[in-house]
Amino acid sequence: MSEAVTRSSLSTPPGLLASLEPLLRDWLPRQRWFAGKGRPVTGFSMVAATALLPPGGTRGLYHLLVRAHQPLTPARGAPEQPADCYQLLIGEREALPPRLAPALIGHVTGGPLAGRTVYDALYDPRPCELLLEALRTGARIGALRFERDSGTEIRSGLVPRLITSEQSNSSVVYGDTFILKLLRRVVPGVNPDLELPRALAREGCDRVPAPTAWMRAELSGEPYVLGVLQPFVQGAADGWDLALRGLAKGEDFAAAARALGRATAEVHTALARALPTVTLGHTQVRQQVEGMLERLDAAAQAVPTLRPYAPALRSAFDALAELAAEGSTWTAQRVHGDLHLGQCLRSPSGQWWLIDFEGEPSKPLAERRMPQPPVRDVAGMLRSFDYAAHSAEHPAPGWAEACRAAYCTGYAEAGGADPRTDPVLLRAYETDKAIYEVVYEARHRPDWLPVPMAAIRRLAADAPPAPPSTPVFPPSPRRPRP
Ligand SMILES: Nc1ncnc2c1ncn2[C@@H]1O[C@H](COP(=O)(O)OP(=O)(O)O)[C@@H](O)[C@H]1O
Ligand SMILES: O=P(O)(O)O[C@H]1O[C@H](CO)[C@@H](O[C@H]2O[C@H](CO)[C@@H](O)[C@H](O)[C@H]2O)[C@H](O)[C@H]1O
Repeated sequence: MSEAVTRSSLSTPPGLLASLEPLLRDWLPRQRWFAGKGRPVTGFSMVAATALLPPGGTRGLYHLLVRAHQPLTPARGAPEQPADCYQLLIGEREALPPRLAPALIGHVTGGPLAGRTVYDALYDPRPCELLLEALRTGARIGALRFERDSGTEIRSGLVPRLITSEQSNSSVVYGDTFILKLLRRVVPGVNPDLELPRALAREGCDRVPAPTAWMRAELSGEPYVLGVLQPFVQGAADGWDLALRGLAKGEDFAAAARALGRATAEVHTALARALPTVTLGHTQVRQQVEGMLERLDAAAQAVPTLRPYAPALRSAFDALAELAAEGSTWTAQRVHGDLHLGQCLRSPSGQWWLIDFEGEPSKPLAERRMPQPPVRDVAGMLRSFDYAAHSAEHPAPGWAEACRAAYCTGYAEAGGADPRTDPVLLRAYETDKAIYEVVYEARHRPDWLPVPMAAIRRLAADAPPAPPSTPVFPPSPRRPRP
């Protein structure tokens, strides 16, 4: 690999990565945010190393960007992609106090840190304070650039605490005033988690917390977004918890779903104003459908229980292609990309906020930034009501259907196109989402697999009639049909 390794002026000790490697090999795959689950890590290479505290003191602190090398699975297939790059904040001490026990990475046996204990420093208040201070002052440390929106004040001395919920990244809350999301798997390019909230803030959209500061790096001429600081919505509960609480008490959630539909439409309208939109004609829809079919085939390869349903699911995609072939067009725009109840926060005043514009973390950045029909987000939310109903302790007949209908009503009330008026489009995107969820659950939470599989059975059973004798897209030789 010809990647240049960047070292800071506070240089990190030579051999640092080699001394950490045996510990990282065990620790990294156990992290919730590790994206390469199911494949062994065969080695690491350093992309950038920055000492944030002077080495040689009683405590060390290193900001590392490391590539985790893993063999490619056939499902991921060619073309070869670079190994995933992870952002790590590694603390180093003689021993860990009990309160830092959950942060333990391990005890180093050789190399420059021999005899030291290393840990995930995001659990430790001091390193987190240091990050906030760097953002507050717009610091430049080695390859790291801390930048801020000059319009918002960042007070110093806010007390940090790491959020310990299941996340794709890691977030630290500062005194209930700000929340810093440190991206864990980082990729070069414009990151929608910063790009979209900033664009929405410029539009004056108050459904999304506006980024206050951000952390970047320029490596081998390529920009990386490493973290985003934004206002913390105090006292908020996320839509997932609210829905489950409502279900447990037998409470109606339709009014909340309707308000959420309105919030989604407002965000879509602002995004369509802020960033370019495009018309999807036959060729573009064909590309979208090809992507859906490829994802279905990859999913069926990876998750065998999906295979019997593949032909019926495919017909939902073929039906969309047929509509496009007959001349239907759709407008595409930038969207959230991974909208679900957990990405919606309701503040005590009752206002809904949307967060986490990163898109589906497993998709390439370029794909996540492509304009999409806004129904992609709508489909994600509709799936989420179904997830909540399936996760309830007691059956709640009709609950998901009522929420789904109310959400669509709210969406249309606030100026969005009622998704129910375009059932073929909605079915294709809902099917695509359910397939994504099957893969996601198989990889991250196998116990949850029955939830999207129930939707797969429903979608397959409701599938449109058998495809026409001449398929809209002839089967591609690359795509094995299970
Ligand atoms: N602005 C915010 N205010 C309050 N809580 C937030 C805010 N942003 C995120 N959170 C909390 O942090 C959690 C993780 O944030 P999210 O952006 O979804 O991270 P990830 O991409 O790692 O899933 C959310 O589920 C929510 O509980
Ligand atoms: O929030 P993330 O960006 O990490 O999104 C990923 O994880 C989600 C789960 O935490 C996953 O969402 C799926 O499970 C939710 C319930 O936990 C449910 O509400 C969603 O509808 C369902 O898709 C999401 O797909 C994944 O990208």
